[in-house]
Amino acid sequence: MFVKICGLSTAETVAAAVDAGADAVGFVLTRSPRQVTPDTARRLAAAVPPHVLTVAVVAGVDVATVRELVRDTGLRALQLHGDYSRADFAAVADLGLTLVRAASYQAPDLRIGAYGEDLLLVDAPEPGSGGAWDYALLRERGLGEGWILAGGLSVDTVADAIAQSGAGGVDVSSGVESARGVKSEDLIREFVAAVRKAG
Ligand SMILES: O=C(O)c1ccccc1N[C@@H]1O[C@H](COP(=O)(O)O)[C@@H](O)[C@H]1O
Repeated sequence: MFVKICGLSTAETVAAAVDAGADAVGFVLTRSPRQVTPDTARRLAAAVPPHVLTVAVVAGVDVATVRELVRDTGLRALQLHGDYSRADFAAVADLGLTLVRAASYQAPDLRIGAYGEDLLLVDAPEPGSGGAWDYALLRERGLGEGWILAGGLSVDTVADAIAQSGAGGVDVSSGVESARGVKSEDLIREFVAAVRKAG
C-alpha cells in the first residue's frame, strides 16, 4: 500500500515520514497553510533517499507558473489539483516527472491515465481541507488498485477507508497535524504504522 505524507515544511517532519516508511512526501508550492518556497522544497527534498518519491503539489496556477515553480527543485513528481486540462498535462509531460492528477471524487473522467497522468489521486472537493467523504463510493467504479485515496484521512479512519474504498494508496495532510499547517512527527509515525497494519 502506497502512502504519501503531504504538506511537509520542516526537516524534522520530512525525516519522520521517511523513517516511518512513507513511500512519498509532498511539498505544497502554491497558496496554502503548508506552502513552502521552491528553494525550501529543494533543500528538504535533497535529504530524502531515492526510494521515497518527492512530490511538488500545486493548485490554481497556470502551466507556465507550474513549470517555473518546479524548475530547480529536483522534485520527482508533480501533483496537479484543480481545473487542469488534458492539454495542460501534455504541456508538462516534457518535464519528465511522475504526473499525479488530483481530482474530486465528484469529477467526471475518473479513470487512471485519462489525462496522461501516471497516478490518479481522488480527493474531497476542497484539497487540504481535511474534509472526509464517503470512501465507499468509488468501489463500484472499477478504478482498480492504481488510485490513491485522499481527503480527511487520519490515524483513526485510514484502515476503514482502505477497506471501504479498495484504493491502492493513501495520501494525508491535515490528519497528521497538531494544528492547521503544523505537522506532528508522532502522528506521521502513527499514520504510516496504521496503513502498514491495514495491509
Ligand atoms: O495540503 C494543502 O494545503 C493543499 C493545498 C493545495 C492543494 C493540495 C493540498 N493538499 C492535498 O490535499 C489532499 C488531502 O488533504 P487532507 O488530508 O484532507 O488535508 C492531499 O492530497 C494533499 O496532497
